[in-house]
Amino acid sequence: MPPYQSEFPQGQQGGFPPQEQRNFANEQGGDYRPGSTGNYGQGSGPGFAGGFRQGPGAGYNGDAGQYRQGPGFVQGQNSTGPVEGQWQGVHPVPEEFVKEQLRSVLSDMNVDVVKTGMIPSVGIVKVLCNSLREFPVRALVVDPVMVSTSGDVLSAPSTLAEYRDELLPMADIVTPNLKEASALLGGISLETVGDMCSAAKAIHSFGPRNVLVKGGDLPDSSDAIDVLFDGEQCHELRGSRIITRNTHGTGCTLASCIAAELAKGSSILQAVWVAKMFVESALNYSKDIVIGNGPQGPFDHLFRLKSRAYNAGQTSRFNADDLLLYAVTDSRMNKKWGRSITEAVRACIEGGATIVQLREKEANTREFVESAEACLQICRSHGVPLLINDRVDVALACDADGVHVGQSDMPASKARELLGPRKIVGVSCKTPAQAEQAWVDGADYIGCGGVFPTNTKENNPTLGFDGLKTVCLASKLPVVAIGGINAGNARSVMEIGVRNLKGVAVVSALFDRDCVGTETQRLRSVLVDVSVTRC
Ligand SMILES: Cc1ncc(COP(=O)(O)OP(=O)(O)O)c(N)n1
Ligand SMILES: Cc1ncsc1CCOP(=O)(O)O
Ligand SMILES: [Mg+2]
Repeated sequence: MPPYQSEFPQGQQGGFPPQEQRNFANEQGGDYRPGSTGNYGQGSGPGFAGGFRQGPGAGYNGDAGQYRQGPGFVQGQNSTGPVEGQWQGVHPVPEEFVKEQLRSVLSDMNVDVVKTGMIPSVGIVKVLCNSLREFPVRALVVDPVMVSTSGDVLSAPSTLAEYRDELLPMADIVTPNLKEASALLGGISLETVGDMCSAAKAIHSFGPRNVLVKGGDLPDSSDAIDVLFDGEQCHELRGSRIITRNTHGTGCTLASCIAAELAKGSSILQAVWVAKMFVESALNYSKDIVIGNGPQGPFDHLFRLKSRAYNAGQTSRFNADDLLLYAVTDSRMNKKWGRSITEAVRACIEGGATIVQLREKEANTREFVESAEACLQICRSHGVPLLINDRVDVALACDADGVHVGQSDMPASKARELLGPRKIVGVSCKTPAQAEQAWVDGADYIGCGGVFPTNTKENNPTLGFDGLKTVCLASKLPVVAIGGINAGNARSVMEIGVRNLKGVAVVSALFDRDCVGTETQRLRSVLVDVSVTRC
């Protein structure tokens, strides 16, 4: 017999009568009380992102009521739950079994990100922390589901303490709502954005790398304001407040979406921003849906499949696949071959470049802005992002799609601050430490090289395949390789065997040539061929 079969007799996994609910609450000790988790909904147990997702608690798609399962427990609930402050049933999963579930997944698959929701007992928090120590993942998102809308503390004090002392220090981001933030800080009152900032800083001192305090319950606020503290800066993220009863599960969705974006390679700030926009759009799409008799209904997570309007209006910011064929211009080379910057950019795009960087080391500021504006028109008309090398001021002046900065340029964190969350920031990195810093600074991708010797950039050390691979393995962000790459060696670069190496950035193999279009096509066909074999 499988080890835990006897624990789950048929038909017992949901729909507990009220008496048994109370027993469960008592079993947990302390003042654990089943109830709703309020404005931002709830999720149970850990979920996984990055090639694997488990149970409705783990994804964008959960939470229309009925039964939900995460490794922590099985619960039954519907839209009336929050009125009564009761779930219809909760069935805790034994700690040993949670441990086995975690081992089963973490030992087998390359899990990039784990997201936790409600964790019902100290024991399960311990099991989770031990499992994550044994099988470290790239990022941990902790949604500290512990306080209901009505203010009920759903976690026993001992669970709360375990959360704070064991789980939070392991988290890359923790996402409390106002009441959870208050509970974590001993019940202080949080009423303003300033209070949220102070709370985020105080929770940060427990050890998580980032704290997102969600302001859905902020009194007298016409916007939906969340505050992200990254250890240095408090980012105030403003969105539209959607007036609707269908807010059940927004917190769970937000945290799951953050996890999914992190697994795709986004930085924390980007992931939070995308998740916030996702939740806002989903709420807006679903605001008039009527499902269930209770006061708080579910919302529709699949709105993008159903409504073109939500896709059409979307300015998609950064797609790591755009790094495939990254054309980096060089004014000297273009001058040598008698072509203008706009001719060069048009030719490389027509040849198949997927992103363009203007690297104009000799242009004065006026010339740079003017040529950037002209190139931007060409890029926009082809749907190809245009980045500016080094010069954040030029990027701002012409509203380019972003910048690429190196280790001696403006720090990526400053570039991000100046450009805001919607622009692309790339950073040159030669070491794992630089790659980690780029992620912390809110970059979208890193450029790594020179892979081969190059004459295009003076005094640039060559990393070789080993150096490139080391940086890729350490990087949480997607990587583009650069330095001496051409159609003859691009395949060998792309086949070093790392998932987050997304493409090659090339200067002379495209622009120090007679026909930019032909050279770009040649490189493109190699890369497309490699992508097919890598799939
Ligand atoms: C995609 C990409 N990767 C690396 C670099 C190099 O940037 P940096 O180190 O700042 O050197 P310069 O290009 O400014 O000389 C890049 N430009 N693009
Ligand atoms: C800008 C830069 N950064 C690292 S290597 C390099 C030059 C790449 O040029 P090329 O593709 O001609 O080798
Ligand atoms: Mg630079």
